[in-house]
Amino acid sequence: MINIVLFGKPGAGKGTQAEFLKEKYNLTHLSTGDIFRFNMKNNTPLGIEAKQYIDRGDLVPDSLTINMLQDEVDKNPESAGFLFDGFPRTLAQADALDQFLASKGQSITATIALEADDEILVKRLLERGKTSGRADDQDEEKIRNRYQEYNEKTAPLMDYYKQQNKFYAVDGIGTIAEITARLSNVIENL
Ligand SMILES: Nc1ncnc2c1ncn2[C@@H]1O[C@H](COP(=O)(O)OP(=O)(O)O)[C@@H](O)[C@H]1O
Repeated sequence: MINIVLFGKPGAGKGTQAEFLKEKYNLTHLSTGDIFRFNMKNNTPLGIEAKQYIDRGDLVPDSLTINMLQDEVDKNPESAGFLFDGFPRTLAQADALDQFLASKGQSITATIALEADDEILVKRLLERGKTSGRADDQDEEKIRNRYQEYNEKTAPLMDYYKQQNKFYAVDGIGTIAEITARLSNVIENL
């Protein structure tokens, strides 16, 4: 069983790469962003609660996010492994994930970061905002706020996983296929 965390700033291409990797390695893809958006679209209590944070470009509170993620893992007991995309995003989430997996006799195998420059990513998100319909992609101020959230709360996770010898990084600039190949190279050498 392998459990991979796909790590990277907003717009780094985690969702795009996850689509390829989940097929290639038979992993269950769990994207917290996608799950929140599904709940917002369907006006569930979770979606309504999360929307106020997401629309501002703030992180959703840990308790809500952690419970949601654990429910999704529990819904897939037969899974051969998970690809976590957009989770964990805070140290509290990383700790909760480690404890939760340990309670099932499992652990994170590796965290792989997609690296890219902020200015390239902001441009990508504004482009995506033209077609995605995502309110958080259409306003440069909200996008900048997401980067601030990333720098303050998510970037420290790199050290968290480095200390566990589980951190790998690949260059996130290139064609989709090139980047999939870089990620596959890491996974196959684990
Ligand atoms: N693990 C998480 N913890 C808190 N908030 C989250 C988490 N994952 C997603 N979100 C919320 O959903 C939004 C969109 O997530 P995602 O689609 O992964 O975004 P991005 O394109 O910014 O990487 C985030 O800006 C945040 O508000």
